[in-house]
Amino acid sequence: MKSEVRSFIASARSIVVKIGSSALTDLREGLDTGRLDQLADALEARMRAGTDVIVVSSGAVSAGIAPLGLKKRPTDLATKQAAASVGQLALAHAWGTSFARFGRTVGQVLLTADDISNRAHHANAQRTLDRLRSLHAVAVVNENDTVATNEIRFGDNDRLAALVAHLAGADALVLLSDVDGLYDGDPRRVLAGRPPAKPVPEVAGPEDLDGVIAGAGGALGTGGMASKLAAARLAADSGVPVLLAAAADADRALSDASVGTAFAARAERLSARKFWVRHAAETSGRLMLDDGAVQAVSRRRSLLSAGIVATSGHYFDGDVVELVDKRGVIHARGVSSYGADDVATMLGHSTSQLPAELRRPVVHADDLVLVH
Ligand SMILES: Nc1ncnc2c1ncn2[C@@H]1O[C@H](COP(=O)(O)OP(=O)(O)O)[C@@H](O)[C@H]1O
Ligand SMILES: N[C@@H](CCC(=O)OP(=O)(O)O)C(=O)O
Repeated sequence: MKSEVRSFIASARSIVVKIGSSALTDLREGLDTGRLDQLADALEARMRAGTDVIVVSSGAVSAGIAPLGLKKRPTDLATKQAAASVGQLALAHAWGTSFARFGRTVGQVLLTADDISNRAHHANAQRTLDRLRSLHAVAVVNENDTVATNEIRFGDNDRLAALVAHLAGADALVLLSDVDGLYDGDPRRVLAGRPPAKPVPEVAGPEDLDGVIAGAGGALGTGGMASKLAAARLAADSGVPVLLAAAADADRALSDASVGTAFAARAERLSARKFWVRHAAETSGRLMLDDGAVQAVSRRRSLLSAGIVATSGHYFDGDVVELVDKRGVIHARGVSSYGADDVATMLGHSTSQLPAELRRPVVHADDLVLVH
């Protein structure tokens, strides 16, 4: 019998599907358009069944390797960016050509980490994805590799896909790779004296990951299984179930979700705003709380100025700050209702001692998420 999580993913109204470089490209041949067509077939079938689909497609860097006459995936930033600029063009063109077989239009959406962490950019990206969907076009998302430097990268497209799933309010995330699911060790590396790696069909919680060794990826992938696991947990811990499967099994993964590893959602879904506060926003300041305020915040109460003993950093109203105890341990993140200059004048004051314009909670309970 199919598990609840697989049934949920199979019938989800909106999904994000991430496809890894290793599934789309070959070191010598470049882009594998046959595989890409097979994926577009499965994606189109799911869309025709009534599901909204956003594609996160890796492969720009690896699709640029062969045309530039390089022998292996570059490691230095400049060559990676040059390869991505060549490869992204080929990648977008290939997706466009493939979906054109069904009369389906493709929109390319290239994002930087700042587009997710900055509230205004975040809203712009959200609006574009939304409108593409309402126009029945399929968004093909990738990191904007030519401008992303090491310091400001998402890190890998598995994480980008988990963030996009939340940004777009998707019900489920599907990660398609060259491996047919999670194993308790890298199935490609058979170690002497150790039994072959065993598949892990379902992950209900962290206990199912005990003893699992998530290793590096292949010659074309970036983050390997470790980044897939981190992204799956990021999504599942904030309410979005995940299916990790082989791109070669895309038709089954996208029709009945009967293949690969399914990760159950472990919590109520965080609102898009709380998800942003918790995972996406950059913090620009810190508020140090007394013990009573730490307790109140832990019980998800609004933070009042009376419980704040110090403020640091330069932040404005609407920016995200960390809430720390006197030892500097972070307990929560939240949106500050005031800028740093105002908060500095409010420290330790009870609401009744403050002028009327400073009497709102410094962080409202609705804008506060606990950090475990
Ligand atoms: N525990 C594991 N289970 C499954 N695959 C693993 C594991 N540890 C490492 N891997 C490797 O991770 C690879 C997938 O990662 P990667 O090459 O980055 O893919 P992609 O390009 O799809 O992002 C697989 O080919 C596999 O060899
Ligand atoms: N943005 C990069 C992909 C980075 C990445 O995470 O790749 P992968 O591990 O194959 O999903 C590219 O298009 O080459």
